[in-house]
Amino acid sequence: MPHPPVINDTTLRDGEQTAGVAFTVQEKCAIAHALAAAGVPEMEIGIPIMGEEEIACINAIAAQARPATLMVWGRLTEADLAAALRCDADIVHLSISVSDIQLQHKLGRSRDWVLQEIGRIIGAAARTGRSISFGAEDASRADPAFLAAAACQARDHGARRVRYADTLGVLDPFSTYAAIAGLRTAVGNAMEIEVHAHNDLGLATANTLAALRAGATHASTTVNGLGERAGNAALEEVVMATRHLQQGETGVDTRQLVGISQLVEQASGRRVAFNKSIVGEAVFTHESGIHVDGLLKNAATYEAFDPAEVGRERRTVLGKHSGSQAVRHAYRALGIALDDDGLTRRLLARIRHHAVQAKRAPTQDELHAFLRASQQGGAGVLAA
Ligand SMILES: CC(=O)SCCNC(=O)CCNC(=O)[C@H](O)C(C)(C)COP(=O)(O)OP(=O)(O)OC[C@H]1O[C@@H](n2cnc3c(N)ncnc32)[C@H](O)[C@@H]1OP(=O)(O)O
Ligand SMILES: O=C(O)CCC(=O)C(=O)O
Repeated sequence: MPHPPVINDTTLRDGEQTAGVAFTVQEKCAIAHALAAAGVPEMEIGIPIMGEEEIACINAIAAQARPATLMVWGRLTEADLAAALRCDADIVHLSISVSDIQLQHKLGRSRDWVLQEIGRIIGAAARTGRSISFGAEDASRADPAFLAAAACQARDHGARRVRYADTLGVLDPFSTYAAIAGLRTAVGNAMEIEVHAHNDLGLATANTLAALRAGATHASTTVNGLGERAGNAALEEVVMATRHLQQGETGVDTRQLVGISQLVEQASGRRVAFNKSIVGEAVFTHESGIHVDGLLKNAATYEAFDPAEVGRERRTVLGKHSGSQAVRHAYRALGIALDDDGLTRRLLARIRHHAVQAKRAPTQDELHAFLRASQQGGAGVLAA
């Protein structure tokens, strides 16, 4: 990767567009503050044309979120631009559909009209002296030649950035790479390209990484992958995958990702799945005998990265898939050394039976009870 990617976190804009989610001003300020404190360099914080309350909220967030660079979202209209200019935002982002299907059926407009509007409104926006970003909505379903023409028109009228939106999440990493490489060739090296990937097919993070490899400079993310429908590329995934797969650093303090995830989980009312990568409750918990045996010998045998990188610890639990090493390990933690293979096997059988009946790991008291029941005259047990 030629340069580290710049994260533009849009939890407070696209994240809040998750159906049923609505943050209070206080929640938005707290999220923005936490993101900025963790080193997230950019945030998209609202939609000024929504009205006075939204503008006041954006300005309240702005007071909390610096030194992050702050962006507001608008349609490519004079009214949206005027509303955006009332906000304490560093970047005004103005967006228009570029796919024929949206132009025809949503806007009832032609490609020529889009190019004209880009010239007129991006030009006016740039003359205000603000930094301007051009949003190409539904870029992934657009004719690449028209997308390139629109992006170049925006660049030529003063936009510093084009956001390539895979609005419906219909790309895979191969098509993303090709699309962004083509756009990079079309707009040249000076223009920033932001990838905005949706997760309808579960590929948002993969597509974001592909875009960064192909020449995108910025990546839209949301905490916990919130966002329209199946959501956006998750902040925590893009940050950690950039480090581990692309040898890049985003500048985000990875030990703060879990706290931020919990903050957004609470404010959004959207539970994080137990197996959600990076931040899910169970993603550093191991049960399978072969894995636990390997982990006890060297954690790198079964961990993609050290959980301490995100301020977490590995856990091993006993269950249906445990092996004898895990049983010995669990009893060692209770101060009991098992040196009899037969006893260890009998305990394993009890633990497996328990796991199927109770559908959970045994408690410490239960482990003691299993031991008493499995002992034959105390043989096989030593004080650890
Ligand atoms: C892919 C994305 O995530 S884009 C961002 C989407 N986010 C949101 O919609 C959340 C915030 N939205 C809102 O608060 C409202 O929809 C508003 C304030 C933007 C607009 O509200 P309303 O004026 O009541 O319009 P409404 O939402 O019913 O319809 C959208 C209008 O915007 C037009 N429009 C949609 N996108 C664009 C665009 N990029 N440029 C210009 N006009 C657009 C539509 O054609 C429609 O206009 P019409 O009523 O003349 O047909
Ligand atoms: O800014 C843009 O154009 C992208 C809007 C968006 O959220 C999307 O297309 O998914």
